[in-house]
Amino acid sequence: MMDRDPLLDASIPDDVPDDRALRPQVLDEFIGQAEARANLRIFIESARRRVQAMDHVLFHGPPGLGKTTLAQIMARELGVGFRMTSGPVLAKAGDLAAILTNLEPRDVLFIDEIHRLNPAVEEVLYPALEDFALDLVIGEGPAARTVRIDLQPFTLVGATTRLGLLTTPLRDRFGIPTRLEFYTIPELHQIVTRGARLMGAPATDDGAQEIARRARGTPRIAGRLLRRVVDFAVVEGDGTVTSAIADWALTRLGVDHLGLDSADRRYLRLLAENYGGGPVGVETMAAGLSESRDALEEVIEPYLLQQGLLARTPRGRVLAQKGWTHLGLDVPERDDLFG
Ligand SMILES: Nc1ncnc2c1ncn2[C@@H]1O[C@H](COP(=O)(O)OP(=O)(O)OP(=O)(O)O)[C@@H](O)[C@H]1O
Ligand SMILES: [Mg+2]
Repeated sequence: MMDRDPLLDASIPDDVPDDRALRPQVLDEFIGQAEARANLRIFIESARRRVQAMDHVLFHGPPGLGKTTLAQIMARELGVGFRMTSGPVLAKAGDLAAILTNLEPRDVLFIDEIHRLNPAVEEVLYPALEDFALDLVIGEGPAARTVRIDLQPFTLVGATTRLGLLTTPLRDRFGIPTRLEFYTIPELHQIVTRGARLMGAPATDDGAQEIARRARGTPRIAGRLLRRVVDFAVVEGDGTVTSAIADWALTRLGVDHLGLDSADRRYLRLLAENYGGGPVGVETMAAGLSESRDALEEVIEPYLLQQGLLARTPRGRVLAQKGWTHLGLDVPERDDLFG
């Protein structure tokens, strides 16, 4: 495995009290994702006025952007109960059936990593989503028969980092598919400022900016970097998150000005130094870095692409001009590279 810095790996959840304290509780506190938020507000309000279960929602996008947070907010704003589980946890059809039969009317059921549902469990979900019903098979062999049980109407909120791995029938059953995007630096700035205030270590404008710039468009990483910077500010400074403290702490932790860590730089350098900037197939990159293709495509590449350091072409990955510059290398004179 690549020695990926856990500090910058948004796919590792944080389970610390500070993290729970920073989690926005209502839609108004949730920063960013303006379009998704505006739409959800309307769908929630409509479901409330009609006293009906809101339509099923699918959140997809890179890890750490707020899928779980939004699902919890939805339940709170709808004024209903919240049940949470995940694809890999639901091993047998009966596990899901047990949860479904215990839901109260209009509850939100959150299934994280829904692309990892076992097919037998997924089968149970189809009639549940469409007709709020459970088809149970009673008995075995020729004597087996199906009994349909009615369920309370409920809202499924599915979350996935891998939309492409969802089966089409499952995907089609979500009335509200919602893509979450990387956050802008001004949005992350607001998130850091709010977080610092909640942690009792106020951030200056520049201090928040320094962390926001290095948070890879991801609130989970912003929160994590903030916690580390606050440690340094409390012990080495006067408890204020300034840009000097933030820069010093983050540089010490190996996080550069764009938020890249050693694994990202290794990726860019391999592309530049061994392959002249590409194009290189993703399998070749994976082999060169002793990493799985999935890890590259899910964790490393999305941010490099979003930052314009890397480009994806039909012939493979290409190091963009900004990638060369970031490595401190001259852009080679090749017209086939960017043309
Ligand atoms: N808009 C936001 N404003 C402030 N903090 C946020 C926001 N969105 C997410 N966070 C914080 O970021 C962290 C990650 O959020 P969350 O757990 O909801 O991400 P996720 O998308 O469910 O990630 P994963 O895909 O890994 O499950 C949490 O600590 C949460 O408090
Ligand atoms: Mg989550």
